Amino acid sequence: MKVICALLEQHGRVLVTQRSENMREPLLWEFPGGKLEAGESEQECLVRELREELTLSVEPVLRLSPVVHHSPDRTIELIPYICMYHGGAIQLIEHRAYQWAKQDELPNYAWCPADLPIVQEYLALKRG
Ligand SMILES: Nc1nc2c([nH]c(=O)n2[C@@H]2O[C@H](COP(=O)(O)OP(=O)(O)OP(=O)(O)O)[C@@H](O)[C@H]2O)c(=O)[nH]1
Repeated sequence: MKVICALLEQHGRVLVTQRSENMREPLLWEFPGGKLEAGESEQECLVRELREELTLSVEPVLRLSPVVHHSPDRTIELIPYICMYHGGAIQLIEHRAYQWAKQDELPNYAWCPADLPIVQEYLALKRG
């Protein structure tokens, strides 16, 4: 299963979202996004998911390294894109909370395990 997620940048910060109590991996933090559906591109998936989940308009600009993560019941391939903000105000349709995080704060979140390598790659890229 492929899951596409957005590292949405604005004013030097990155959007992070907290999963709800009733979701899988409750209360952990993630980058917003979701499952790739048949017939859509990775970029189309991201644009759709951010509109559906947060009512935001975004543009994917840079694909980072995919992460393959195994858990007992499934394997996901998590594919991150750095995205630019294009409009809209955040409404939490599915998530419990969101924050615009500074880069230095990113290591402090309780992340979904699959996201940890993405946080590391992003920080390395930005500090590079
Ligand atoms: N959107 C997103 N999903 C992630 C991230 N990291 C990670 O492990 N995931 C997992 O990838 C899946 C994303 O699919 P989704 O968000 O559309 O699915 P969902 O909550 O309905 O979950 P489910 O149908 O698998 O129970 C979730 O099960 C979630 O646990 C991430 O950074 N962003």
